[in-house]
Amino acid sequence: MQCAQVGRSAAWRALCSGGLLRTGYGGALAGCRPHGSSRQTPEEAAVIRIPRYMQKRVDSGKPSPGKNKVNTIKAGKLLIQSRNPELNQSAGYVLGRFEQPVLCSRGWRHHKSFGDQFTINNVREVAPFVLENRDEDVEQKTFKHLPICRGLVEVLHGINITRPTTVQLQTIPKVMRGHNVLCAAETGSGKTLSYLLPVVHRLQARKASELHAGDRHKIGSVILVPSRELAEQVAAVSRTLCARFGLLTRTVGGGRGVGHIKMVFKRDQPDVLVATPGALVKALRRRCLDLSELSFFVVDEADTMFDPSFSHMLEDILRHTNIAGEPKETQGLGHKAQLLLVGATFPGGIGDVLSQVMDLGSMVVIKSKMLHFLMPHVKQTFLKVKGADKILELHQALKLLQQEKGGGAALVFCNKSATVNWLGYSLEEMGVQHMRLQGEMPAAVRAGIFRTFQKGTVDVLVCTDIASRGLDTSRVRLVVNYDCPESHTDYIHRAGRVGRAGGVQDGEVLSFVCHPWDVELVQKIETAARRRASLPGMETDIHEPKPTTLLTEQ
Ligand SMILES: Nc1ncnc2c1ncn2[C@@H]1O[C@H](COP(=O)(O)OP(=O)(O)OP(=O)(O)O)[C@@H](O)[C@H]1O
Repeated sequence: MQCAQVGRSAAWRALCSGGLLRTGYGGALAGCRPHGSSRQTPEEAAVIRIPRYMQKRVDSGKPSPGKNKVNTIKAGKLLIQSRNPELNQSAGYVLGRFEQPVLCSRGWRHHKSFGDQFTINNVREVAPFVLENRDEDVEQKTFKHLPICRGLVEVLHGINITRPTTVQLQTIPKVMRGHNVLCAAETGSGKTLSYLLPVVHRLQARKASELHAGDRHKIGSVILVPSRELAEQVAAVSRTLCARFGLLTRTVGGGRGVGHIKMVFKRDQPDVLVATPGALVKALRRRCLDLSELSFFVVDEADTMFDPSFSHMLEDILRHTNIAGEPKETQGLGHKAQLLLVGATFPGGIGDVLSQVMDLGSMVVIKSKMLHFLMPHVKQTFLKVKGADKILELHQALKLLQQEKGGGAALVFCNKSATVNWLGYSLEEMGVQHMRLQGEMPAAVRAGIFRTFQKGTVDVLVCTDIASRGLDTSRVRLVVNYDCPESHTDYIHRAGRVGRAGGVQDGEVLSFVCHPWDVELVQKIETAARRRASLPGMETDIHEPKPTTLLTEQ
């Protein structure tokens, strides 16, 4: 350490010219004045201790290593919080277009990084799809302002739903006008009601006219979903809405055999049928149901349905339905069905797949602003951890949730059914009460597990991605990615189990990053967070409605 007695302004200039102040050292050095120096005039001498290596650097005129580093820290709340404070980023800092962010996860492929972590903090208290409702133009909007019958508004009030979310405000009027609609909006934004309200409204009106005409009853609406759990959930919402109008909702799911499918259609045909693709194809092949009077064909979680594992079934089903090309074809005798495609993720390339089976040009596309963005109202932590330590970290996180954060439910996601089983046994040994849900369970065992979890019988559900799609987990407070998700789409859906409309508000996501191949995904998520951009590779090729379409409607 060199000890120099210099004029303060000279030292200040020297340090500035060495670039030291910009690296953050400046504050520390400037504060290093002798006790009582506050009474000195600026030109009075002050003792400043300068480390030898710094003095050399100043003398040689070399720039400090951090000279070009961008200072991403401003006053106010932090967006990215790291163990290394230099890598923090303030919520108020916006990265330039060509600025490369320095990532906390940059060295995470190295074994020495185990134990490191960073957090993407929640910078908003409330979800954007709820907050935007307070915007001036929609300030006064309630369900009464939407073109649905009073009976439905009263049912909604009965279940404490009074103000529509943004996606409901945008979607319901378009569906009511008879358009084929593609609705792409973030998880938990209330998409189910966006399509169910117009469906039930139209079916109750149709039922009233049929009663007078004495028509034979046929299926009015088919809702296609990828899993039995989601079918049960959508059917439960539909039953709540339909009960008042005497409309019938039924579900048909796979894994229960043809006998069960025949039983479903033996008596009356339901007004609303919620089905999984496999079961619906079986029912159509055995001529159990008649879709000739169909008013709505809804495909929920549409991107999964156009996945190769489902797409051939979907094409088969679409051959049995008569989809309208324009709104006027949905009215009157011999009407055709409206097509509604709904989902929270529409990754790149989906447009091509969709256009092979339908005329995308005839669809009105409703795309939310935050589609494929990280949720700004949910805190998301990434922890680099050794495989052997994951179980201890999980135990710790669950304990923290129950003992210090006031309790709540947790979803623990694994990539494989075998991991769900293994983790289940380990948690059992640790005395953690939980339930398991994975796709390899027999249908009879699987039935009802999710409903039991939703009711609050148990607080921890260990599951695979079958619980990540569409399931409403309003009481979940913590999502743990025990295994890092394999894609951005999976991350969006898993994380989307918290921060939902009408759900607990301080939801959190904790992801364990273990393998080197997990790191790329984490780095892309961190980059998207720092840039406040949508996740890469998710640039959807579906488009918002053309202005001409909107003008003709208004
Ligand atoms: N207008 C509203 N006000 C308050 N809560 C609402 C409103 N609309 C829906 N909800 C509630 O929000 C929760 C999430 O709704 P829903 O399951 O429809 O979301 P989603 O957009 O389909 O999510 P995902 O993409 O995960 O399927 C449900 O519990 C629902 O009851």
